[in-house]
Amino acid sequence: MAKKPSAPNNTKPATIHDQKATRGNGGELHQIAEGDTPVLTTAQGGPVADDQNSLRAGERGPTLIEDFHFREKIFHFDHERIPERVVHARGYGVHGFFETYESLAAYTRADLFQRPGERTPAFVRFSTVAGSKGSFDLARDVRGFAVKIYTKEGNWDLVGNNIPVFFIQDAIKFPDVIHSVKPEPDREFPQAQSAHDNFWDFISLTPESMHMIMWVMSDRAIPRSFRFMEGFGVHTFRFVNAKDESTFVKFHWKPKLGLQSVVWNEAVKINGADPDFHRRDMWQAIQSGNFPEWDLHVQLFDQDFADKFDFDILDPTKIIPEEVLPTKPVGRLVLDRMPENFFAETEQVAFMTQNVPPGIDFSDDPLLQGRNFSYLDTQLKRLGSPNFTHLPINAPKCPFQHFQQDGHMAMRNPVGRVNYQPNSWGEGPRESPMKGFRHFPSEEQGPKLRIRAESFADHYSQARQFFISQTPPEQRHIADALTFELSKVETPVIRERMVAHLLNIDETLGKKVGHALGLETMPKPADAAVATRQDLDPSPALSIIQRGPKRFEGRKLGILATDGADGALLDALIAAVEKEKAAFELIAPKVGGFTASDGKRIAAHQMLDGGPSVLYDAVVLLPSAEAVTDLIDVATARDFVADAFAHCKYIGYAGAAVPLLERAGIAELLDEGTIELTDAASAAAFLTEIGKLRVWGREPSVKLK
Ligand code: HEM
Repeated sequence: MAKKPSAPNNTKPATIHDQKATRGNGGELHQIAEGDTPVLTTAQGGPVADDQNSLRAGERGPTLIEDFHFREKIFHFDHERIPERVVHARGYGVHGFFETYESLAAYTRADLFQRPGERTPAFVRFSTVAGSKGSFDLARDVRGFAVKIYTKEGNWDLVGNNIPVFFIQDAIKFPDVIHSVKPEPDREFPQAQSAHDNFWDFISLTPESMHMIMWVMSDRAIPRSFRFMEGFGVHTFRFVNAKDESTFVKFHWKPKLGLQSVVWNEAVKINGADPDFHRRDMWQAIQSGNFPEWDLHVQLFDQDFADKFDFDILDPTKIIPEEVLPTKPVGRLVLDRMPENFFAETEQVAFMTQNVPPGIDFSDDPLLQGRNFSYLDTQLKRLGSPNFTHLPINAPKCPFQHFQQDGHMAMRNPVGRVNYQPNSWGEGPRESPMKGFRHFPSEEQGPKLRIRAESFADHYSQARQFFISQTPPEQRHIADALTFELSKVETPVIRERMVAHLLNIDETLGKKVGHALGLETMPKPADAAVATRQDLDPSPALSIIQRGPKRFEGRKLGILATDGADGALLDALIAAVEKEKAAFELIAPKVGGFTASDGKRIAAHQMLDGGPSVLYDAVVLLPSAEAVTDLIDVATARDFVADAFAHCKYIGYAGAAVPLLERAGIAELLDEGTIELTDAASAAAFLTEIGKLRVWGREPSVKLK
């Protein structure tokens, strides 16, 4: 029998620990607007009385279609999603500014490069390429480094990557390379991974990708932080000055905190422990006021240099080594503010290579030319209306006037009678041959052809140059990465084909990977359009390890502590970390914290299970002699130590931690990277020492693959 309806929802006061609320008829909680608390409304502004219950016929009856609040709320929720980016779907944006160091008027009339010390607002989005929006941060992948600078003459988007070359030479191959790396279409896996047949099948049939492959298999593809990576505009662009003279330019972002990557075994574990590792790192840096900075460097050259350079400056699979053409710092990028809303800013930001202010122009690089079509095209699909420039994150910050109008979601519309030009009303904006963008009048001629220039045909020489520029640990990592990736390829002939390419790059590398894959016979080197040059000098600038930081600044120390931990030593360590402008986290058996030897109760940042050592750049073991007897039986405590050691990290330890070192199997292996801490002086010395970040000499004995 139907229950008798009770009159409007009767509520009674309820207290849930610290929260005062009211309880409704069915036991549900209501928080009621009182005092200055704003009243909840519908999107139309109508005040809402009850947001916990839909309108129904009778207490237990069906929901009524008359319930406009319910319908509006569900309707809006149903339409919350927009398509994710077709590439670079997972990303993280940050606001900041660009500051010019010196006037570049001799090279470019771009307004932002005219006045030293002038700051221009900027927004940067870092990303991975292959994974979907919800994938993990430490995928082995290229990182996007897209910069939007809101100049006084319109937005300049430098849509770059953390790798200065690309897989392909012509944009017509972009859908193919991306299809090949994305999950295979019949099975929809693997997610955010290049380790599968389709990718290596395509690559092994695309020799122009070999230079990029060396970079993608290097530590560049597993950066420790967005803050510790370089960015590159990749293509050759042009600067054009007020006299309409052109200078070729390549753009490089160099992080002030130096370069740093993780090792593969660590990356795999970070993805499990904290899939948001990179975005959390950026969030924490900005929130704690440690604003990351990059210098913008340029390589400037003219046509004579381009004609004499060994490779085609229009080929995006080539670099100009810094040792051949030094870079010059021209400004800095500082990131200092998180978006207020991820969707509004990071998700809706629309970068386009075609967004260049007067004074910056394109070269004929066929990849860049294709990109200039693709970005505008994709934004319409992704953002749903040609009015995406009306979104605050995409709108210029300089005055702008045009006659574009209407369309879905038009927020800004022409005022007055005139919406065309020329007009005789004397209203509205007019063109300016002097101030307006003038395309550099390069002379182009030749028959219409579908052809790749012969000057693009050397696919191996710079791949070799990259490889021989790496330190031994970095070369090992490249060989291990190739072996790992190709071991996931199920079709043996694809593995062999790749080894045939590697033999052209470096015979030792090819053989090492071939043996590690268990090839019974080594293939012949691949047929090369142009033989690999053996005479290119190594470029030390290409090595991360040689360009690492000298200090621990900006890095994070993990301190494993228990009840009875040496309070004085802990205080000294924390003081040393802060002096170094580094960060730390305390990891303890219980997140509630521990009581140090001096009786101080200290909250932990992480419980042991949630704070594995892969999340830190170096670790300290600070158990008490009593607590360590329990700790040695805990698998996560042993992993904490064993992983830190295997990943070549510095380990500081109090004497009481020795049983833990023993149980983790490293007591016999202690080296210059395992340092006993006794007092404030040793804590300070430890912080200096760990500026070296890793003990690479340990790696061959650890034999971590
Ligand atoms: C040097 C080569 C390239 C670099 C450095 C590069 C870089 C990037 C970056 C950083 C993003 C993410 C932008 C963001 O954070 O919103 C992106 C997105 C994208 N790229 Fe590229 N890309 C390259 C080549 C290409 C090519 C050849 C095409 C197509 C012909 C292309 C099409 C796209 C598309 C469609 C998006 C999604 C844009 C969006 O939905 O907002 N890219 N690219």
